[in-house]
Amino acid sequence: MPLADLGEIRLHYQFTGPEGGLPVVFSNGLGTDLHMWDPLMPHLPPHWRILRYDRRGHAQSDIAPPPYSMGQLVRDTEALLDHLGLRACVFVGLSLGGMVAQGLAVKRPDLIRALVLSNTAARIATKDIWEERARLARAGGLEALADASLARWFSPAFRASPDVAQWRAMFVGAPLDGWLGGAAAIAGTDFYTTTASLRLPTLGIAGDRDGSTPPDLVRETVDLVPGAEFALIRGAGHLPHVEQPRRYAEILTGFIHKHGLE
Ligand SMILES: O=C(O)CC1=CCC(=O)O1
Repeated sequence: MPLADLGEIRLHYQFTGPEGGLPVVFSNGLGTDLHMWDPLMPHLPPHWRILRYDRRGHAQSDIAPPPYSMGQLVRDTEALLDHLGLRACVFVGLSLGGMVAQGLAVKRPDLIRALVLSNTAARIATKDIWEERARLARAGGLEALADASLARWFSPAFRASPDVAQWRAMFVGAPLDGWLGGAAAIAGTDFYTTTASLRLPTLGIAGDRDGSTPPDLVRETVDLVPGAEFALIRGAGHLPHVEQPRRYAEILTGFIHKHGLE
């Protein structure tokens, strides 16, 4: 179990693919761990050097007490990439991971060569909404948020399938402190101004059944970056790489090839 000791925090990470391959970093959303990306992995080129990691408060990373700030989550990721000696990565961030991606790309352009903003935005929901969700979670645990969260995460068809059970288990099994910490970071973040200063190849991905970051919201953020591209996955919710991994991989590899990144 590789753990990076970054001084302030230890983060769990996992590499797949050969050293020297195109570095591609995947950063996941709230209430998930790095296994969130499992369904996508078989569809990605085997020669990419893929890094996945658990944010503070999740899975085998240190469970730091909440609240977290977005600055802290960006610093954690920055420290992890520095620790592992990664530079000029393609950074794929989904939801909260996409917010970290925006913050890191502004702060450390040397670390990120191209950005994939998946099911994310410069600002997600409102402070009041996150405070109400946090109140429910403190009172009833993550179980109290599970039904509503899964309704935002997945299309009705996927929710009716037996596959949804493992995602519910991941969500309710996440440490409450990690969820509260991440939610506080999202609630305090508005990246509209800083993201508009980005100048790098950028792709936005959205799902037309996404109840957390609907396509128009994703597009509004992605359009802040001149020349950015946008792809809509139909029939998928907030985690389109789970519902349609092949399509998601096609979009991602198409973007990487189009920009001559490998
Ligand atoms: O709406 C949700 O619960 C999903 C979500 C929003 C930000 C994030 O990372 O996940």
